[in-house]
Amino acid sequence: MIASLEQASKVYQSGDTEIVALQPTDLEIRAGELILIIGPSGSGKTTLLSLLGCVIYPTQGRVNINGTYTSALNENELAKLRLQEIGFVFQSINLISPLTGLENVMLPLQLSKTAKTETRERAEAALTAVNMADRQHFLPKELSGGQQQRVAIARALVTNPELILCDEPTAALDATSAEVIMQELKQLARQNKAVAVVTHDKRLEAYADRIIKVENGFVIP
Ligand SMILES: Nc1ncnc2c1ncn2[C@@H]1O[C@H](COP(=O)(O)OP(=O)(O)OP(=O)(O)O)[C@@H](O)[C@H]1O
Repeated sequence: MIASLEQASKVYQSGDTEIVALQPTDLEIRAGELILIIGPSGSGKTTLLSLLGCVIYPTQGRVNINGTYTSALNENELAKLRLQEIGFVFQSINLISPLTGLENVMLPLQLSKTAKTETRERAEAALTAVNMADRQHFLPKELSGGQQQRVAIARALVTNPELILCDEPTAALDATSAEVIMQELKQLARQNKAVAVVTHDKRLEAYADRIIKVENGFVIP
C-alpha cells in the first residue's frame, strides 16, 4: 500500500461558514494501480488529491503516505515528503518557459540537492521513458501540448516517487495526445507506482484499474 486515508476529512472555513469539502473517508491506494477519480464540479476531487499530495492536512482523521502520517509532520517536513514521494501532473502543465525540457526535468533533483552528473543522467532517463529524449533541448513553446505534457510527466517521475497525482492531465489535449499520455501513465502503474487521475473525461475510463466517485464530499469506492 502506498497511501491511505483513515476517516480523513476536510472542512474549510469561509468567514462564518464551514464547508465540508470531504466527509470522513477511508481509502487505500496500492502500488501498480491506475485510479480515476471522477465526480461533478465542487464534489471534493481536488480536496482528495490535495490530501493525498500532502498539500493540505486533514481536519480530522489521518493520511498515511508510504508509512508516514502527514499530521505528524510540520510544513517543512511535509514539503520534503511531497518532494520525495509524490509526482504531480497538472492540466496547465506548468513547465518553466525559459528552460528547456531537460532543464525542467532536472529541477526537482536540483531542489533535493542531487549531484550534478546524477541529476542530468536521471533527467535524461526520465525523458527517454516518455519518448522525449530527442527533443530534450527544446523550449516548451517549441513543443506541442502533448509533448509538453510528456515532459511534465518526466519531471513528475524523475524523483522516483511512489505516488503520481494528476489533475485533468488530458483536458488541454486532442484525442491522440490524450491517448499517449494515458499510455505513459498506465506504463508507470505497471512499474509498480500508484497513479491517481482526477478527470471529467469519460474516454479515460478505459485505462482505469479502479474508478472512485466523489459526490458532495462523499467518496464512493
Ligand atoms: N480553500 C478553500 N476555501 C473554502 N472552500 C473551499 C476551498 N477549496 C475548496 N473549497 C470548497 O470545497 C468544495 C470541494 O472543492 P474541490 O475543489 O475539492 O472540488 P472539485 O471536485 O475538485 O471541483 P472541480 O471539478 O470544479 O475542480 C467546494 O464546495 C469548494 O467551494
